[in-house]
Amino acid sequence: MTLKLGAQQENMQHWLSDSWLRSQGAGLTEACLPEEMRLDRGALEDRNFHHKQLIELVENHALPLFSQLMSHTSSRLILSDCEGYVLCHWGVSKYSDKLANIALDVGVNWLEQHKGTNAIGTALKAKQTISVIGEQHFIKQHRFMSCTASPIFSPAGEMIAAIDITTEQQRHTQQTLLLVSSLAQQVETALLCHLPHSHYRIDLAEQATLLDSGWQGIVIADSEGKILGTNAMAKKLLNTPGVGEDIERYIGSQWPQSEAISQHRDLHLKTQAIKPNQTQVLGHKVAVRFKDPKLERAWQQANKVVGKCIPLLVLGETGVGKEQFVTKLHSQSKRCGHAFVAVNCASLPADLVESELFGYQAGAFTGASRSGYLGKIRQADGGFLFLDEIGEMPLATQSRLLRVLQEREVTPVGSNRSYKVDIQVVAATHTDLEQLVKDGRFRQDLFYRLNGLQVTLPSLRQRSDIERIIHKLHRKYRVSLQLIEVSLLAKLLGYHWPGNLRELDNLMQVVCLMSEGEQELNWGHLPDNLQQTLAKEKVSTGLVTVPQNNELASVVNSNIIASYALSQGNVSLCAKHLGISRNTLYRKLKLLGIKS
Ligand SMILES: Nc1ncnc2c1ncn2[C@@H]1O[C@H](COP(=O)(O)OP(=O)(O)OP(=O)(O)O)[C@@H](O)[C@H]1O
Repeated sequence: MTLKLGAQQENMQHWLSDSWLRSQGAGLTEACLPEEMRLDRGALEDRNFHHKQLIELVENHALPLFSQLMSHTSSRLILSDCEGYVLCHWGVSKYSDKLANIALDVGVNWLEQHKGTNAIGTALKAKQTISVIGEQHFIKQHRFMSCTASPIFSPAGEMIAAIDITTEQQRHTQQTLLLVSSLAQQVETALLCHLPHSHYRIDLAEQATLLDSGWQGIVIADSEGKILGTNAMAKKLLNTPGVGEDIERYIGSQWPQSEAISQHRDLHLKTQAIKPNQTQVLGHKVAVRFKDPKLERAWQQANKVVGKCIPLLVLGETGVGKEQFVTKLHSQSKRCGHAFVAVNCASLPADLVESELFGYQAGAFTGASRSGYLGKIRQADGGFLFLDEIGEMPLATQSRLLRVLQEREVTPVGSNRSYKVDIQVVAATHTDLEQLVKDGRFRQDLFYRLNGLQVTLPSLRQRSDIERIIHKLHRKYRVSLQLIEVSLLAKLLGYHWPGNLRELDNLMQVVCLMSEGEQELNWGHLPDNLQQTLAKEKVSTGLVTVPQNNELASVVNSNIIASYALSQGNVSLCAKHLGISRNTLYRKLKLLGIKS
C-alpha cells in the first residue's frame, strides 16, 4: 500500500504549503478559475483506447466497492492518467453542475500547474494518497469539494494513473482516505494478476487470518515458479525478491500446495492457479475481452480468421450484439486504419442493390450521378465489408456478390472495367441460412463462400455474465448513485430476454429515467407492460451475487482492519465509521483473529 497514514498526517502542513507554493509558482491566482487544458474528442478517445484495460480493471475491481460503500453519498469516482488527464468518471453527484463549472470532467487536465492544489494533481506530484479538503484547494472555486486521490503503480513500479473520490466538503470522512487507498491497491493487484504468462498467485502473511485481508503479500509466478511480480507487502516480507528468480528460493518447495507454511520463514502461504481468462496480456490487441466463455471463444476464433482474410459468418438471434461484435473485431484488427463499411442487406432498395454494392459508371442509368459512384465494396477496400442480414439479399445480387468474392474484383454497373479489391468480408444473420439454402432462397455456393468460419453469439439468456451487463448498463444510465433492489435483479435475471441486449439496453435506459433521484431502483420503476411480462416469468433460481465477491470481501476486511487501527481499538467509534452494528464488527474482528 502506498499510504503511510501517520506520516501523512504529520507532514500535512508541509506538503500543503509546498503545493500552494508550486501553484503560485505556476502563475495561478486563488481568486481566478484557471484556463482549462482540455483534450479534443479524438485525443481523449486515443487515451482511453490506450488505457482500455486499466479502465476495465477499475470498473471490475474498484467500482463495485465504490458503488456499495458510497451509494448513499453524493460522490464521484474519477480515474486520471499519470499526466493528469481525467479519463473516466462514475457516479453523478447532486452537485454535478458545480463540477462541470470547474471542469472536473473527462479530457481535462488536473495537474497542479493547471488547477492548483487538488487531490489528483497533488497525489501525482507527491506519489502518495492525498486528501485535499475544502479550503485546502488553492483555487477558491474548488473549495466546495473534498477530494482524495491515490496514485496507481504498474507491476514494474511505474506510476500509471490516479484514482480519486470527490465529495462535497462536509461529507468527507477519514473512511474515504482508506477507501481510495484500498481501491488503488485493488487495481494494482489486478494489474499484477494480469501480467503476461502469470500462472500462480501466492498470497503470504505472517498470520493465517491476514491471508484474505487485503494486506497480504502477493507474488505472481509463471508456470515454472519464476517470479513475474510482487506487491509492496510481498517485497517487504521476502526482502525484495527479484523478477525472474525462483520463488522456491524465498519460500521453500512447499509453495505449490494450496495452503502451506514456508519452512524458510514463518509465513503462511496460499497458492492459487490463475485462470487462463484472467490473464489478459496488457496492451496486446487480441486480449481476453468477454466474461462469457461462449462469447470469448467466438471472439478468439473470429480474431484468428480475420487476420488471415478468411470470410466470417456471424450468427445469433436479433439484438445479441452481432454488429457491435464485428465493429470491435475491426477496431482491433490490422485493418483498423481502413474503412468499416456496413451494408444492411434487408433495407437496400431492390432496384438499387447492385449499384449500391458495386458502384456505377458515370451516367450508367437515368438519375445516376454524373461523377459515378464507387459503391460499398470499393469503399471498403483495405478494410471490412459487413453484410448485415445477408439472408435478405436478392438472389440476382447474390450471384454478383459471389463473383466479387471469388475474383476479388468489382465491375461497376454500366462499366466493363473491373477493379481489384482487398476486403475482409463479414456477414451476419439471425435467420437459418442453411434452411434458406434448402428452400432455394439462398445460393448454396455463396453460402459456402461466406461460411469461412461460422461463429454463433449466445443469446442473453444463455450468457453467464448477464448480471454484470445489468450492472454495467445501470452504471451507464443511472443519474445518481443507486442500487438495484435484489428482488428486481432476481426477476431480471430470470427473464428470457427475446430482444436480447437491445431489449435490456432499452429497458435500463427507461427504468433509470423513471427512478431519477431515488436511492434504489425497484419494481415500481418498471413500465406497466414490463411489470406484467416480468410477473409471468419465473424468478431466477441462481444466487444474486455481487461481482468480484472475493475481492470485495478482502477490501472490506482491509477497511475494517484499518478503521479499527485508526479508532485505536474503540469498537463503537469504528462501527460508527463503518456504518455497521457493534455486534457485526465484533464478529468480523473475531473472524479476522483480531479479537478473541
Ligand atoms: N456489449 C453490449 N452491451 C450492452 N448493450 C449492447 C451490447 N451490444 C449490443 N448492445 C445493444 O444491443 C443493440 C443491438 O446491437 P447490434 O445491432 O450489434 O445487434 P445485432 O445482433 O446486430 O442485431 P440485429 O440482428 O437485429 O441486427 C445495440 O444498439 C445496443 O443497444
